[in-house]
Amino acid sequence: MIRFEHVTKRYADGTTAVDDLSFEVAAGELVTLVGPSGCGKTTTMKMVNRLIEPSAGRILLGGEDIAGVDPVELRRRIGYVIQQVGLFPHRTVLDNTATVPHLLGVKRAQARARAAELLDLVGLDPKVHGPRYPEQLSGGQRQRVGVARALAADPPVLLMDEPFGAVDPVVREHLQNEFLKLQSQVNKTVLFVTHDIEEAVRLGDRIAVYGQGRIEQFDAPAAVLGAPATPYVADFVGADRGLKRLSVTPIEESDLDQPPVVHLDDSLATATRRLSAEGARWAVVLDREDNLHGWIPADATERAGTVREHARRMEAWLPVGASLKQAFATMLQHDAGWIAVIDEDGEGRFLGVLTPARLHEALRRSIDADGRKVSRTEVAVETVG
Ligand SMILES: Nc1ncnc2c1ncn2[C@@H]1O[C@H](COP(=O)(O)OP(=O)(O)OP(=O)(O)O)[C@@H](O)[C@H]1O
Repeated sequence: MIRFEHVTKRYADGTTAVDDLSFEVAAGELVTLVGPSGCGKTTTMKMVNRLIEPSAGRILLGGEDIAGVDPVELRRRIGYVIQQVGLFPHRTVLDNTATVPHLLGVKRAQARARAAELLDLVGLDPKVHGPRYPEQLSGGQRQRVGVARALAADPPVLLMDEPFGAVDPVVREHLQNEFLKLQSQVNKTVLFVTHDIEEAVRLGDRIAVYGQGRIEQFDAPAAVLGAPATPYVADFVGADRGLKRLSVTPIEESDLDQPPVVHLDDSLATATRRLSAEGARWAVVLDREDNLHGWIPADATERAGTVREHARRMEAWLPVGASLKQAFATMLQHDAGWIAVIDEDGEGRFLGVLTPARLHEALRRSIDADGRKVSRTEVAVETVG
């Protein structure tokens, strides 16, 4: 979909920002460009929408050399999201989002209807946030509007330059997760610039690790973490690769323990029987639809009444598919020995609990799987060579 062929960019003052770069991004693939400040990531990105022209080499988009495409026409095919979102301050959020389709000739009412859909898609309520002005939003919400606006013309390609760089780490992780969910629905071809290796690892189908103007390794996240191609890459991804792996390993259903379960309308006598049958000190409490309600400690079940009267609300839970890192952070934050895990679709159906021991097993599983994957790649390369 996007193909760089021996692309070099030399600025007028002699700086070589990008040096003989060749790589390809497949349709629907999300590639993160990661590297230290000044290594040429932004230059690479801006050559794709012709904000910067290469000094040598060529760039193809869907097989077509972009040097022959009118830049304005080219940019209609490419959504662009940057850190300083650049929303129009005197237009509402809804009108900001509708701007591009409207400029492209879509009727105003239709453009606004589409904008409302897009706001919803990025997790903003069009009724609540649509009529506001950009200054009435949080930084994270403004970034979402930036993403919605870039998607408004439904371009096949998205360029994202540190889009979540200006928000705090918690909001950032939230935006990353939402963006991944969104991408699984819209399937754009994405080039995503970041200087944060964790972000690159979490989001990328593949990662391009930049050295000075060149790509040192272009590979799947597990391979970059598990088998850095050069000492430079090893240094850049850092010594705490095991920790980073936590952020790329999702919680799976098979990682979960099944504690005793009681329902809100059960009597405490029923709860006591169930707890003592399993020798457990607490049980998970579900409602009629088997959705997570909370938990009940064993000592509470010695009283009279129903579970409903003594159940405690759950403070810490996560959807299946969240990263082990989130699970670990949640355990620490709530000083919890376990956390409940629910359905990914957000309905709240209870699936099981994750304990520190099971978290450790999941991490081991991920490391072992990577070991196998990496050695398979090495074998394949040897056969080809
Ligand atoms: N217009 C310009 N004229 C001269 N040199 C430039 C120009 N724009 C960028 N550079 C230089 O080119 C190199 C690559 O810059 P680029 O902005 O692509 O890096 P980057 O990896 O995106 O960095 P950062 O993470 O800091 O944004 C840097 O050395 C930069 O100083």
